[in-house]
Parts: sequence; structure tokens; C-alpha cells
Amino acid sequence: MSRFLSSPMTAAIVGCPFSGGQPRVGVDQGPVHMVEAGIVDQLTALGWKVKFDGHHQFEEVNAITDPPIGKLKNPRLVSAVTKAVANVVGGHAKMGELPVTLGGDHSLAMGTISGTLDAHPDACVIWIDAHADINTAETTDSGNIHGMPVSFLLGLGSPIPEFSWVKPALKAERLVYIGLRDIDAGEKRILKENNIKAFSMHEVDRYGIGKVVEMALDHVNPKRASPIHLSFDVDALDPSVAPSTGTPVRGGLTFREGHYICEAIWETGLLVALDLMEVNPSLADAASVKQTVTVGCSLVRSALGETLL
Ligand SMILES: NC(=[NH2+])NCCC[C@H](N)C(=O)O
Ligand SMILES: [Mn+2]
Ligand SMILES: [Mn+2]
Repeated sequence: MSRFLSSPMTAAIVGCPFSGGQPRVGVDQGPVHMVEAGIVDQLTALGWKVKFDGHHQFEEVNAITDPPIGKLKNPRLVSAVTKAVANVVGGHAKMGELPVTLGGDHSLAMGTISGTLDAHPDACVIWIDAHADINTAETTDSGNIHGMPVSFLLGLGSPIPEFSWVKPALKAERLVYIGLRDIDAGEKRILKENNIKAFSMHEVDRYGIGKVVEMALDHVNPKRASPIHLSFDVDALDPSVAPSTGTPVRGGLTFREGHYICEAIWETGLLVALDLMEVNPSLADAASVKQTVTVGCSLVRSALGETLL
């Protein structure tokens, strides 16, 4: 069912309790909640062999002294953690397994996508998010690195020695966004200058999600032949669907639109890696947390082949 995975089809859960790419505590508990909600058994029930040997422990790097570099906050910590994640994800991908990385904040995608591109250099990236996460050290207002991973992967902005391990392995034409609605001015400029394809909520409204996913695939994967890394920020969903996240933005994807994207990517048979990021179980009342964790799990199941019939 998936062209690049070995059999028996194996999903490797990479639990990343990490929040250093942004200021709000709690997002590190996202993966813990998703595992407690039963994601391992749910994927097993779908027919996957599931590997999960505990969440990653980043304590060896938590001790480092880490003053800002320019505006960048926690730069050495984010670099060390994402580098470790790159190795883990790349290792699973090279064995023909599907790495499913549970975040944690979206700076982690610097690692996951580096790992994927190490194993599959011709992979394309489909980035589902309210945000473009493409600020550079020069354009960022917040200094939060979860708003910047894409620029590092593309090699934009002036090089930062602490991040020299990140290879600019992603080409702008291999990247497409769906769900955008909160883009900083500097990011708009970067998207235009680099001709990066993006389907904002405006295009989702105009064409419908079915057509948007088809157009996105036509752009990054016209022959439907190259591997796909799907990086899903749960804040792409409307806050009424996924309230428990650090930077919610109204006017997002419906429950079905989010799941449709995952189902349609799975149907291509080209998925090689999945990220499910920015679930923050400490930002809302218990019912909203449960709702967000539950929707996170069901997005993962949809991307791994769960069908409605
Ligand atoms: N992964 C996220 N939720 N990113 C939000 C980024 C928000 C803003 N553009 C920033 O750079 O700070
Ligand atoms: Mn986001
Ligand atoms: Mn994001």
C-alpha cells in the first residue's frame, strides 16, 4: 500500500516531548497524551507493526546554557534536539519504516524533515499549518524557532554556526502549504521571492479541499512518484476543532478537511514520514484537551490508512 515502506508495514512512533521552540509550557506533554490516548493500539488495530520504546529524553541537552543568538531563543537547545531527531527519523526511514513524530513544537520539523531527506533525497514536503513557519533570523519578530524551521531547511537567511548541521536539502519547488492564514510580513516576502506554492484558507474556500489537495500534489509531485513527508501542525485546524494549541488562529480547516488531507495523502501510496505537532494539553479545560488529543490521534490514523468504510 505504500511504495517506499518495507513489509511488514512498520510505524515508528517518535515521541518528542519538546517545547524549546516556543515560550508556552505544556506542548512537551502533547506526545505523552497521544500515547496515553492509545495511538499505539489504534495503529496496531489498523494492521501496522508499531515500534514505540518510550518518548525521547532530551535531558542531556536541557542542561546547556543557552543565551539568545540575535533574536533566536534557545538556539543551542533547539539545534541539539532537532539534530538528534533527524538521526532517529532518518534511521527509521532508511530501514523502510514510517516515522510518526509526535510533538512537541514545530521546530522539531527541522529534524524530522532533515532525517527524511537524508533517507529519501527526492522527497517532497506537504506542510499543513495556519502559519508558514518560514521566518529567518532576520525576519522573526518573536524569536521563537518554531516559526522558522522551513527557512533553515531551505537554506534562507544568513547562516548560523550553531545550526550548521542542517543541510539546505529542501528545494522551494518541493514544498507546498495548505491551511495558511496568519503569515508575517517578512514571511509573505519570502514566499513570493522564492515562488513557494501555498494554498491558504482562501483557496480552500474557493476550490474545496479535494481540488486543493490535488493541486498541491500536482505542484510537488506531478508524476505521483516521489516520497511525501507530511508535516501537520494541529493549529491548521480551526480552534473550534483543536482548541488546545499554543498559537490558535480562527478560520481554520474543519474536522473533515483536516482528515481529508491525511486520507488523500495516504491514498497516493507515497507517504514516508508524518509529523503531528503543537498539541498542547495544558492550554485549555479538560474537555478541550481531550478533544484536541483525540483529533490528533485520528489525523494520524487517517494518514496511516484508516478509511470511513
Ligand atoms: N509552529 C507554529 N505554531 N508557529 C507559529 C509561528 C508564529 C509567528 N509567525 C512566529 O514566527 O513567531
Ligand atoms: Mn502553526
Ligand atoms: Mn507550525
